[in-house]
Amino acid sequence: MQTFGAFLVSFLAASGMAAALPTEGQKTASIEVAYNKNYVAHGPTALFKAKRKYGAPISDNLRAAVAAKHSLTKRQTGSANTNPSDSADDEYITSVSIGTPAQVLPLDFDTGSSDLWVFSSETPKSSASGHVTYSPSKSSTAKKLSGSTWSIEYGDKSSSSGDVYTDVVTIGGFSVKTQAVESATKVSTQFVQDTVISGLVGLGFDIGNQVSPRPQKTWFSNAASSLAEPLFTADLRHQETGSYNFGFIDTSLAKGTIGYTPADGSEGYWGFTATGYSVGGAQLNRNSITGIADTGTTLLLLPDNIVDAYYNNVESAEYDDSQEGVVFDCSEDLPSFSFGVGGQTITISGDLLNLTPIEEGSSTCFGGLQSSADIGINIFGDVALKAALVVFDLGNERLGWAQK
Ligand SMILES: Cc1noc(C)c1CN(C)Cc1cc2n(n1)CCN(c1cc(N)ncn1)C2
Repeated sequence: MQTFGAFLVSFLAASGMAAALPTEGQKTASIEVAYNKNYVAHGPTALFKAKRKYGAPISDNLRAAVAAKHSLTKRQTGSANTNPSDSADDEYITSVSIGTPAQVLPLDFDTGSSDLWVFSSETPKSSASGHVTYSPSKSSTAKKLSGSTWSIEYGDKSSSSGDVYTDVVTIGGFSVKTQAVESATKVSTQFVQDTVISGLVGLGFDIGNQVSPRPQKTWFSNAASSLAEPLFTADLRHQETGSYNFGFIDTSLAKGTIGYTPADGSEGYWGFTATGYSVGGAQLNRNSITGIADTGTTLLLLPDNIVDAYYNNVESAEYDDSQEGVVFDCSEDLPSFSFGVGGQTITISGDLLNLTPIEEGSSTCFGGLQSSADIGINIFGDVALKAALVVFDLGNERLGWAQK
């Protein structure tokens, strides 16, 4: 007859878990246990299991709460088209429904920030002119989150601020019933002038949310536990319709294999490390680049040494102070730029690296690759993301990249 300790050790050994075997006469043993970090807790389910285990009565309400969760779980997905805002692919516009009846707004999905904010009936009329706005007073499901405010400033010094409502927000057919919708009472000039978007959907990590006194969860964070898989993909395209898919990966959108690498969400961004780079199809070097995957930034922003290594291959390239970036003759055939990630190589073709003429009709063009020196962080923005299908995998805290 085995002692419990011996049984435990043999059970753990059989189940592949480490166990410290007690030596002869020793009366103790210790084991390492790991928690399943992909498990998404559900309170009513835990209560249901405990009551069932000990034979306690289970109310109809509790049964209904558990059924609602588990009957709908693991089947839900969402899919939304996204379109470039202008001929320079400056940003991407996705339609989002807010409130009851639905108010549809064109929003900019931004994996580099974590606030869902909109132009609204509370935005000064002079600022809101030309923008589609959200009116909480016209939504039967809107509730003021009293005492909450928000304020945000982006890398380009644009900013907005205001107060907060909760309402139903539907993206690509998937609804989050009680989403924090941050209503703008103030917006900076960059947003006032950019009438093609009415706000942002932050798809960064919750830690980056700017609501005070209690930070709010992003739409994706609220959706994750009900999605078939806690992930979304970005398929941004040059001058054509792309998509954001939630809860599933449509591998047909990519040519290559998806390579995964750990994502660091500690700063609120989707941080990762590329393992090397090359210009013009040469073999990748082994100079790693740590940066963020940022759908809200137009450009690919990398260290000066890499920017120089690239533009040394572009005859007419020069730094233009007035443009605050590298420009070149639009007639130049630009080399490609490649980076390694998750065991894959992502190659950005030369034409994706020529953003557009610096102004209408000019024969001087602005580079899609620019310096990150004055930012302090490397940013794989839309210019890089357009070359790939990118998987933002919250459940496994990883990023997937596949050549498109
Ligand atoms: C952008 C942009 N580029 O050409 C145009 C036009 C625009 C729109 N622009 C004038 C208005 C604007 C400014 C910002 N956005 N939109 C999007 C959020 N911003 C970010 C996000 C982020 N992750 N990182 C840095 N800033 C700043």
